[in-house]
Amino acid sequence: MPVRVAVLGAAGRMGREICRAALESEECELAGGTVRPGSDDLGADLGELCGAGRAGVAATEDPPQDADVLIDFTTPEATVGHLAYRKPVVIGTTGLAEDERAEIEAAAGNVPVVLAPNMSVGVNLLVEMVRDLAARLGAGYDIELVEAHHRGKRDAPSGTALLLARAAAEGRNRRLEDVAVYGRHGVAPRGEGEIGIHAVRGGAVVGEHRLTFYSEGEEVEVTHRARSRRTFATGALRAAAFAAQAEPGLYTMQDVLEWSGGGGFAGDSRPM
Ligand SMILES: NC(=O)C1=CN([C@@H]2O[C@H](COP(=O)(O)OP(=O)(O)OC[C@H]3O[C@@H](n4cnc5c(N)ncnc54)[C@H](OP(=O)(O)O)[C@@H]3O)[C@@H](O)[C@H]2O)C=CC1
Ligand SMILES: O=C(O)C1=N[C@H](C(=O)O)C[C@H](O)C1
Repeated sequence: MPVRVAVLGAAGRMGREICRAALESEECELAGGTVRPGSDDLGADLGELCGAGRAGVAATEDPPQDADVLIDFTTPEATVGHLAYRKPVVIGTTGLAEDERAEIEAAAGNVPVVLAPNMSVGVNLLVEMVRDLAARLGAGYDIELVEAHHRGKRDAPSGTALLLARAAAEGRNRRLEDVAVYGRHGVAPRGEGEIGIHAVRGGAVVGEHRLTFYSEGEEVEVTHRARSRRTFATGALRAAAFAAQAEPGLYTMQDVLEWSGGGGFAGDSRPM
């Protein structure tokens, strides 16, 4: 039986991509999708909204009762409000404040919650690599991370930048909060052990992250470029299939990817 998903924020950039992916999926079925209360898109056909042709499923204010899993790519405020639905949920929303994350963690006591700032296979493999590289290269290498996104992105730095930078800090047994420096301006010499994090915004960039380890003699660089939002949408559907069978708890994409096939992933083009 396909997992019945409802997409919260169905009219957004990611919402539309996830609706399209769900309509093409064999493992998931598009049960519904929500738009902001009062939105002009209320009642619109979700298939037409995402450019896939008529689907016979309307955009609503609340998800349908019979949805198995909610997929939420909205805003931090909306995401926290959606916890009241008390349904298994996949959360891709970034820019969460500490108290908002705490509310999500509390909700995960009652339902399965997959929370991941980046649902692509590649980034989630890079997290492990970055932690390992930071540990093995050691403190003699300066770490700088540059991310770039489209002009419409609301939060900076990106959730993925923070995820990768945290992994680098963990590799050195440091807390990101103690070593992160966000941009530099004026007199700003590099402090020992700093992790520099820089955000670029422009045009239609889907998402790029470049983390470099600099020593005096060499540079080691890892880069991820998302070429299409489909890579995140496919990951979100895979996470929904995971959440549909999981016990209550807070999960990451690492949990999802292990469950759905482990390390040798067939890639994000694998049909769902
Ligand atoms: N984890 C991952 O892999 C990825 C995460 N993201 C994150 O996902 C989030 C969304 O990104 P993106 O799609 O580009 O942003 P958009 O602004 O395009 O989409 C967000 C949508 O949420 C809608 N919305 C806001 N409040 C509500 C509500 N209460 N109920 C229903 N819908 C609501 C907005 O409606 P309106 O426009 O009317 O306000 C908008 O359509 C961001 O936090 C982004 O960083 C993005 C890509 C990948
Ligand atoms: O807003 C986006 O577009 C993206 N947001 C996520 C983030 O903040 O890391 C993931 C991806 O980079 C695209």
